[in-house]
Amino acid sequence: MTTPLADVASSDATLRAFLHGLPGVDRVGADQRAAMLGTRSIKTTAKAEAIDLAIRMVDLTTLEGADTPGKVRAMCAKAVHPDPSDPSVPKVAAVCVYPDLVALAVDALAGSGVKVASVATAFPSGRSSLDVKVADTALAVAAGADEIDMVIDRGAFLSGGYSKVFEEIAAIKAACARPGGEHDAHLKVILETGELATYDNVRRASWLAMLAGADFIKTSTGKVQPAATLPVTLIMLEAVRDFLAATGRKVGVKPAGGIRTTKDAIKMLVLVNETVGEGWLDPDWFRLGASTLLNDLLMQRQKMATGRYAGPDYFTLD
Ligand SMILES: O=C[C@H](O)COP(=O)(O)O
Repeated sequence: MTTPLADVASSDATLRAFLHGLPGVDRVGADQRAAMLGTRSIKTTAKAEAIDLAIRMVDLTTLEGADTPGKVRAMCAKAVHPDPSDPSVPKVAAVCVYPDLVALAVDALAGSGVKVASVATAFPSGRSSLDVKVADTALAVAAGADEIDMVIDRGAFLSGGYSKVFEEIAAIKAACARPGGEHDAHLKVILETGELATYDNVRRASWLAMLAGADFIKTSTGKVQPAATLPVTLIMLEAVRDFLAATGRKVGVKPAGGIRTTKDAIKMLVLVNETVGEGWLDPDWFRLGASTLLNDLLMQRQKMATGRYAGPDYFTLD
C-alpha cells in the first residue's frame, strides 16, 4: 500500500521510499528539451513585455563579504528606480542580502513595495548546527525580512539523511512565522543543484523541500558552478507542477546564479511558459536571482525603445 502524501515524512523509511519512488529523470531528454526551448525566438512586442516582466521578477542580489551599507543603500535605490531617467521602468521584486544588512534594506525600501529577502542558515555552505541556523533566520525575520533564502544541508542529503533535511526545513519554516501569521516570511529553499550530482537528486530535493514547507524552491547560491542551468530549472518547474497536482499547493521557483543577460532571462521565461504555463509567469511565483542581470535588461530595454544602446556606463553599477 502506498503511504498517503501527508504521511510520507513520518519516518525515514517512508520518506526514502517516496523520494526514491519518484520517476527517474531522463537526462538526455531533459537536456534536449531545455536546449530546444532555449532556441525559441519571440516576437519583438513579446520581447518588450518579457523584459519588463523579467525586471519585475529580479531578486537584485549582493552576497559578498565586502558588502557595505553604502552599496546596499545604492542597490535598494536601484531596485525601486532601476533607471532614474525613465519612470516607466518597473521596480524589481526584491533585494537579497546577508542577514546583518536586512534592517538597513528594510529602512531604505520602506513603502516601496520592493521586498527584502535574506539568505540565512549559514549561507552558502549550510554547515552549522540547527540552533545557529534557526537563530540566523529568526534574526533576519525580526529585522523585517519578507523572505528567507535558506540552503539545504547537502552533506545530509547526499548521504541519505532525508529526514534531517526535512526537519531542518520545517524548523526554518517555523522560524519564518510572525505573531498573527499574516506577515510570515516566505521561505525559499536553495537546493544548490550544482552539488547534487544527478538530475534524479534535483527532483528528489525539490519534492523534499516542498513536502517540508518551502514556498519557493531555488536552484543555487551563486557560489557553486554549475548554477541556474536550463535543464535543472526545467526539472524544478516540473516538480512544482506535479506537486500542485498532487497536493493543491502552489510553490514558486527561483533560478539563481549565472543569469547575466537578457537572453538568459528570456530563455527562462520561455521555459516557464512551456512547462507550467502562465500561472507561474508572475513575480509571486517565479523569480530571477541575479547580481548583474538588471543592467543588461535595462540596456536591451533602451535599445528596443530608442534603437541604440546607451552603453553600460549609462546605468549605475548592479
Ligand atoms: O541568489 C542569487 C545569486 O547569489 C546571484 O548569483 P550571480 O552573482 O551569479 O548573479
